[in-house]
Amino acid sequence: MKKQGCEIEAVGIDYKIYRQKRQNPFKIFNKDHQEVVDQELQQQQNPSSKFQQPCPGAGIRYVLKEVNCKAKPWEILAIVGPSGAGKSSLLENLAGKLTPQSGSIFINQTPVDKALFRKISGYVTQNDTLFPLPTVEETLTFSAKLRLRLPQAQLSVRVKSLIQELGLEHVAMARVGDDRFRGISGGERRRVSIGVDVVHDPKVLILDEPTSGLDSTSALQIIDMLRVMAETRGRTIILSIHQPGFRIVKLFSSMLLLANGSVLHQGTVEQLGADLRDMGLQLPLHVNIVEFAIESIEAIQKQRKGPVRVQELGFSDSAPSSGLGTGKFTLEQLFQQSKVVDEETVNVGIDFPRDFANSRLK
Ligand SMILES: Nc1ncnc2c1ncn2[C@@H]1O[C@H](COP(=O)(O)OP(=O)(O)OP(=O)(O)O)[C@@H](O)[C@H]1O
Repeated sequence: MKKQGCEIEAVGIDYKIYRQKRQNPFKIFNKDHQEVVDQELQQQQNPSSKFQQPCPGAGIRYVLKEVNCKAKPWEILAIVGPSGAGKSSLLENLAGKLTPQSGSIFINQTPVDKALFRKISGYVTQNDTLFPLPTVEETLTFSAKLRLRLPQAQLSVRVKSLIQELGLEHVAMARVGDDRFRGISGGERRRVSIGVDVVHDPKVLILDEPTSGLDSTSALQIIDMLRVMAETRGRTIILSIHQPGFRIVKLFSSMLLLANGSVLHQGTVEQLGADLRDMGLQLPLHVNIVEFAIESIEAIQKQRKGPVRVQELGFSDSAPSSGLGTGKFTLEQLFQQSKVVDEETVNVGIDFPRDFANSRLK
């Protein structure tokens, strides 16, 4: 019988940031500078006056909007989407490093206890933060000493088995290195970073862009290693990835497609392809469906000159409203928009990217 793992479920996660008033960096050269200083002083002395004069650039921005997702044990959930979609923010919310303003996170159907969750989870950041001079074995032993209260003999058994699990036996005695001091390869260094955070054998492993900066073969090896970790130890693995290659996509159990903080799809890659086809989109043969979806979103955003308009993707500079402003923005609506963009382009002659996968301009 399979041992019980951790099912993580996020329901209705909203994460907002508060933008501050943008200051003019050259205001000291402005002849009205004194006037501005006087106004600020007046506002400080009488804070209620702030509400009468709202700052033009200030407001709320929804980084995540009504996000629902589920990650199961023994599986890898990949969070994909264009740059700025909110992938890292979602991982940080799931890991308890950020607190959502609304929504809930459940572990095995029970509201999350952050302190307990920290003990049973590992969080691997995007950038490796390893010391360059210790060897791989020394680095993992150091982490094991910090996280596990075990006698020396058991510690070294744990480190040896971890080195084997990470496929690092051949470099166990090599120095880690960094940009200035040549050590192990980038892919091996990433494995060490993962090892540092799985030394305590967490049930849940959250990784922010574990393949960034790696060549496609090293990236594939890392994801394959994570798949083995999920399948052999019943771990729940949640990772973000910017543009996964075709072979990598096949290793994911399910995928969450994010765009501008809203979920466009959660399910298998095959389901994403089927959904796109159901919408009447003709997918080119042998296309990487995830790349196709991400490139399409990026093309729409580019065409719309920066992030898709706030009303369209459910972002709001104020409190959420109904309709499109509620964050319910489906892939269908998104691709509907792509068709509108095409037609506008033909009519007005704006330079629309011809390499956009669904472009009729080809
Ligand atoms: N604390 C913050 N201050 C200002 N902006 C923020 C903050 N946190 C998130 N954002 C903005 O929210 C959006 C989502 O950020 P996030 O880092 O989660 O995106 P991402 O999908 O991980 O991007 P990338 O793939 O480029 O790492 C971005 O536009 C980012 O600038």
